[in-house]
Amino acid sequence: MSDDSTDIAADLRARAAELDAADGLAKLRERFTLPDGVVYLDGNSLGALPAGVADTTADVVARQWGELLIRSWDESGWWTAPERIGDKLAPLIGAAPGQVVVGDSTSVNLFKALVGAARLAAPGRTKLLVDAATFPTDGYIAQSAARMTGLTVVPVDPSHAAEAMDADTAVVLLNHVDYRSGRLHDLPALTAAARAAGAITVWDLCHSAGALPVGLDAHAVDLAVGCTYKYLNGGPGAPAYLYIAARHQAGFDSPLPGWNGHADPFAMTPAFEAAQGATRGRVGTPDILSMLALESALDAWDGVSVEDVRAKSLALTDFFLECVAAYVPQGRVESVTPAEHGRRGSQISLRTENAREVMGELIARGVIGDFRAPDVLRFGFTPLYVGFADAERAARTLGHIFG
Ligand SMILES: Cc1ncc(COP(=O)(O)O)c(C=O)c1O
Ligand SMILES: Nc1ccccc1C(=O)C[C@H](N)C(=O)O
Repeated sequence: MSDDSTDIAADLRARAAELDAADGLAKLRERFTLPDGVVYLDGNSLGALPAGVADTTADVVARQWGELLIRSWDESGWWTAPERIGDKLAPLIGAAPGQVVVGDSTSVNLFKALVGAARLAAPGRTKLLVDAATFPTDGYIAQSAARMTGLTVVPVDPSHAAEAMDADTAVVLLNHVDYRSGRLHDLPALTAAARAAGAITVWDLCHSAGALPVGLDAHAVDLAVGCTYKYLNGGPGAPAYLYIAARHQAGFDSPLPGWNGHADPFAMTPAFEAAQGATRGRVGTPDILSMLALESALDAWDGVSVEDVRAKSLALTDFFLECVAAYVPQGRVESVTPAEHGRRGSQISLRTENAREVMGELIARGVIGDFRAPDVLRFGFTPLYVGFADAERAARTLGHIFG
């Protein structure tokens, strides 16, 4: 290294140390179990392990299942877990109690939400608008839901979605944050535009819940889904959730009316009668082991405000971009994540040549992010357990790879 670059590195490391020392959320890292020596920037794919989950899971298996057996459905609160945990995560997405039910995968909840939305929409409307850059599962499920309900999928760039909404639009499916670019879409404005056009909105919150304020109730979103294994740290394959705004619950007609969504499941009647509230979004028997692991994982949020998390997330991503500019030779990477705070989620995506190999090299050097085809290095910043020194080390390591 030249003297100049040594000075730059010393300066950035000192700045990182100052920022970490002043960070009111830094202590939260103790709520997680992370391996030493690793910079983990992939919490937007699989969140880290919260400290209490291993013990809770052991208790659920050994005592609740092993000893209490079938009694646990009542005595250990298994039966009501989907609603209880829905209410526990609801504040993180700006939802009042009674509107969020946990269970199934995001894909399955998308299916329920989209067909449910089509059935709520005013008759005669023909279009299902879908984010053209969406994570693939949303597009696949939307195609199938459209075929089943007689709608036609119209792909739209979310920045122009409002202009595409008209009197033929039945349903609008958008991502709050784009998984590849990290672009944050304007949920308040797009929801308002859909409402003005008389359409029903379905938001995919996978990349925003737990990273930034969502405000589902405040912005009068109709339906939303999301996963819990990214910023909510629920664990691999943790159950997803479905939000059904209170005003739509009576009219929500699930395309998967399983016995768990019945008004009186144990009456075992031949005819389906939907339960009241978000419970009608349930399908079959909940995955209790994963679900109770998620419940324990959400304790990591005790006393934490999403607004503070957002402020730190923006500071982290700003600092990472500054470090990348300082360490990586000009022209080798290009950020595809908007610089503007109002349009940025909690990740930085850098386009580069040979991105797959570059990410492999970063991981080999202890900096874990991920690669998204065709040419994106993705770095997720999870403010509960990532600090400024992590951002500096990640950028410096990237610089060494190109250096
Ligand atoms: C935006 C988005 N939607 C949906 C999913 C996945 O859905 P599922 O939980 O069904 O795998 C992901 C990531 O896996 C995602 O990023
Ligand atoms: N569920 C997974 C299982 C295995 C590997 C990745 C995922 C992801 O969640 C990917 C994520 N949705 C993404 O934005 O790329």
